[in-house]
Amino acid sequence: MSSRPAPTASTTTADDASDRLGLVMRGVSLRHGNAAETVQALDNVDLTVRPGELAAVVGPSGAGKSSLLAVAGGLARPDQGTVTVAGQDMTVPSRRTRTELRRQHVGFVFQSGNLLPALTAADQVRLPLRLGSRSQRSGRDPLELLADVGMADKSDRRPHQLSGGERQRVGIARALVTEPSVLLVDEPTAALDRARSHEIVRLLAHEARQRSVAVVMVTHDHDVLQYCDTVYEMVDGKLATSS
Ligand SMILES: Nc1ncnc2c1ncn2[C@@H]1O[C@H](COP(=O)(O)OP(=O)(O)OP(=O)(O)O)[C@@H](O)[C@H]1O
Repeated sequence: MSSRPAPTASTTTADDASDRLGLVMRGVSLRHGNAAETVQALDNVDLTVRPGELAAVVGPSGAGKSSLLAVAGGLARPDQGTVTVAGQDMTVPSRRTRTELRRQHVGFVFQSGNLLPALTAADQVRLPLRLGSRSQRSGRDPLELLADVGMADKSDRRPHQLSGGERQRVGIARALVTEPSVLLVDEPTAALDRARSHEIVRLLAHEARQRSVAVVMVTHDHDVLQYCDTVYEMVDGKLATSS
């Protein structure tokens, strides 16, 4: 773990300029369901993840971890609280505005890479630039990024020609190509063996620091927490720093 003083879920109060470039959540609550049955998925969550920091979120099934990522990325609007990414308000009512903010500032990495079967690794990484607005088309060079994640010699392969760890590397490169401020990572090692899991989380920590990206990683894999700057535990929608 780094020696940098880590923020805590409960004690971080003042936001400095550097915080605002990452992810800041304050007093965030989210309920799912209807009048008959509601679930408090997030309960007054405070979280600051600074540029260059890899924060892990662990916790039992149903604790609210996916809900946290959904709200952080503007996929869901909280009932209460504020969420900013790179200083931008991710809770605005307009879904279209949130989508645009997400495309500009947020990258997602999923369990098994979530690659499109027909595309080569290089085309997977190019895709977000092609889909994005004009301002995003000048993101990182996809082939350079693939080289950074150790996939230079496999850029013309399709997902079925790659191992699980290699698919995950392509997924990470794809998420970084638009130069996001925040990377939201959901169980990146779920489909990997121990050695590959360590490689992938080390890569995430490296990319976070190298590119000054604030990374939030949900994981059940306690074995990889050693690479994280901060570890939070989520229980019943509440977030606390892990001891
Ligand atoms: N769309 C929904 N409608 C109703 N309840 C929901 C909905 N989505 C999630 N929930 C509930 O909200 C709570 C938090 O769910 P969430 O998916 O965020 O948990 P999690 O920690 O990611 O779980 P897991 O580790 O199993 O993926 C759970 O009780 C879940 O059943």
